Amino acid sequence: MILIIDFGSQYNQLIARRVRELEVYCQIEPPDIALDAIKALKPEGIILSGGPASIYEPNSPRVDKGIFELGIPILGICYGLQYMVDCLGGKVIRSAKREYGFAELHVIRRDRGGIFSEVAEDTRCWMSHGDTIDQLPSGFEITAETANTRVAAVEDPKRRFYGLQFHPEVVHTPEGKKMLENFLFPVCGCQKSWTMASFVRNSVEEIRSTVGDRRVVLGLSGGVDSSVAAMLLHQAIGNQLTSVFVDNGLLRQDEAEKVLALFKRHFHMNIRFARARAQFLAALKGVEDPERKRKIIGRVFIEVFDSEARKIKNVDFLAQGTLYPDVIESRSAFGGPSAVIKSHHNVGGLPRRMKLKLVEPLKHLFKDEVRLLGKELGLSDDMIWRQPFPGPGLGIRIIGEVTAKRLALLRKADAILLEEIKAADYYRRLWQSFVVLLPLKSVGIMGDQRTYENIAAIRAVTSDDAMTADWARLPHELLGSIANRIINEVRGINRVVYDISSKPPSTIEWE
Ligand SMILES: Nc1ncnc2c1ncn2[C@@H]1O[C@H](COP(=O)(O)OP(=O)(O)OP(=O)(O)O)[C@@H](O)[C@H]1O
Ligand SMILES: O=c1[nH]c(=O)c2[nH+]cn([C@@H]3O[C@H](COP(=O)(O)O)[C@@H](O)[C@H]3O)c2[nH]1
Ligand SMILES: NC(=O)CC[C@H](N)C(=O)O
Ligand SMILES: [Mg+2]
Repeated sequence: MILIIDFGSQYNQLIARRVRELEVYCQIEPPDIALDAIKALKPEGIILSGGPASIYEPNSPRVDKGIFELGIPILGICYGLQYMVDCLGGKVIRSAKREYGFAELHVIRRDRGGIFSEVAEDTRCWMSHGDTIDQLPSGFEITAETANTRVAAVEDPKRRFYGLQFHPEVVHTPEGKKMLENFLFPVCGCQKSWTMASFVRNSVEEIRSTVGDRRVVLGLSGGVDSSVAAMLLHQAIGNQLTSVFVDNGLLRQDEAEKVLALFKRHFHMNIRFARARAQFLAALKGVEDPERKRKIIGRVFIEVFDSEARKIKNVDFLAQGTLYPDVIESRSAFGGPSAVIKSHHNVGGLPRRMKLKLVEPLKHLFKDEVRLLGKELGLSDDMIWRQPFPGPGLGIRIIGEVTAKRLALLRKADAILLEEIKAADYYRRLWQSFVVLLPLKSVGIMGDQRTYENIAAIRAVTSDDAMTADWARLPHELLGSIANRIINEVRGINRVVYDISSKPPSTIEWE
C-alpha cells in the first residue's frame, strides 16, 4: 500500500484517486500519525501532500522525521517537498513572487528510471505555491525547472526520495499520472492488486474478527452506500446483522414503502422499520440554522438506532455506509488542517458520546468504487445507479424551518421533477437532481387571480465524486416542462427558478 500524509491540501483526495486508478491501495492519514502506526501499515512508499502552511512558520504541520530512516521511497508534493527539504537540512524561503497556474516544465534528468522516465523533456505542470527551495539537502539534485522556479523537482536517487514543487495529481499536469505511475511501480515496486474481489475477501475477514459473536444494527436508507454495506456485512455475519430503515419524515414521496418492498423482495436479511416521523419533526420545530438542523438530525438518528438496538439482544455495533469523502471532509471537525464546510449527519453530526461502536466497512472507498463493489456483490443496476440522497433528506432542502406542510409541498414538487428527469432519460446522466423549497414568496397570476406563494428552485448537477460539481446544462424544454408541471400541479408554488452555480464556490445541497 501507499501511505499519503495529509498536510491539508485541497487536492489530497485526488492523489488517492490517481493511486487507486493505478490499482494500488492507498490510505490518507493525518501528520500526527505515530511512527509505529506507519510501520504497522507496511507502506511500499509514502507520499507527502501539499498544504496551505509554510514550513518556516511556527506550528506548521509535521510528520515524525523517522519516516526518512525507514528505507521506504518518499515523494513530496509542494508543501510535502518543502517539509522534506527542511527536515533533511536544506532551506525553504518565501519566494519573491507567488506562482499559481500553468508553467512550462523543463526536465533536466530523466535517465535514471526515476519519476521522469518516459516523460517529455518539455511539458506543462500546475503550480500553486508562494514558497521556494533555496538550498538542497546533501544527496539531492535538481531534476526539473520552470522559468520562475529553479527547483521545480528534485531527487536523491540513493535514498529514493523525490520531490515535485508542482501538482502531478491534477489534470492540468498532463504527464502527472505518468510521474505517479513511475513512483509507484519502478521506484516503490508496488503490485497492481487493488481489486474489488480482494477488497471483499479482506473486509469479510475483518468484519468477522471485529464483531465476533455479537450483533450489529445497520442504518439502511436504500441508498447505494448503505445497501452495499448491508450486502457486505450480511455476507460476513449473516443473521447477526439487523438492518434498520428509519422513516424520519424527511423522505421523498412513497420512499419508505418502495425501499421496504424492494428489500423484502431481493434480500433475505433481518430488516426493521422504525417509524420516527414525529420524533424528528418535534426536534426540528422552530429550528432554522442549517448546522443546527444537521446536528439535531444526526442525534435523533442515533437515538432511534439505540432504541432499536435495545429491542434486540447483544448488540454492540452500529454499521453505516460512510464513505471516504465523508470521513476526510469531517476530519477538520475533529481538529484537522482543513475547514469545516458542513457536518454530514453520519460523521460530523454524530453525538460525541455513543454507546454503540461504529462499523464502517466502506470508509476507505470513493463512490465509484462502492458502485463497483455493489456490482461485485450482485446488487442490481437500478440500485447501484440510484442518485445519492442525503440522510437529512428534505430537511436540508427546505430552507428555514421544516414543517409538515412545507414537507408536503416539497415532496410533490420533487416527485414531479424526478418523473420528468427519468422520462427524458437524464436520471443516470446526473449526479443528483432535486427541488429546494425557498423561504420566500412571490406574486403570480393564475386564472385571473392574484397569487402570493412559494418559490421552488431546481438543482441538477454533474459530478464524479461530489467534491466538485457543475450545474447540468439541461435542455430548456425539459426545464420548462418541469417548471410548468410544478406550478400547475403543486398548489402553493407559483414560481420555479434554476440554480446555475457550480461547486466550488457553491455546494450541491443548499444547506
Ligand atoms: N432513512 C435512513 N434510515 C436508516 N439509515 C439511514 C437513513 N438515511 C441515512 N442513513 C444512514 O446514513 C448513512 C449515510 O447516508 P448517505 O445518504 O450518505 O448514504 P446512503 O443513503 O447509503 O447512500 P447514497 O449516498 O447513495 O444516498 C447511510 O449509509 C445509512 O447508514
Ligand atoms: O448522507 C449524507 N448526509 C449529509 O448530512 C449530507 N450532506 C450532504 N450530503 C451529500 O453529499 C454530497 C455533497 O454535498 P454538498 O456539496 O452539499 O456538501 C451531495 O451528494 C449531498 O447530497 C449528505 N449526505
Ligand atoms: N500548495 C502547497 O502545498 C503550498 C505550499 C506552501 N504553502 C507554499 O506556498 O509554497
Ligand atoms: Mg442516502
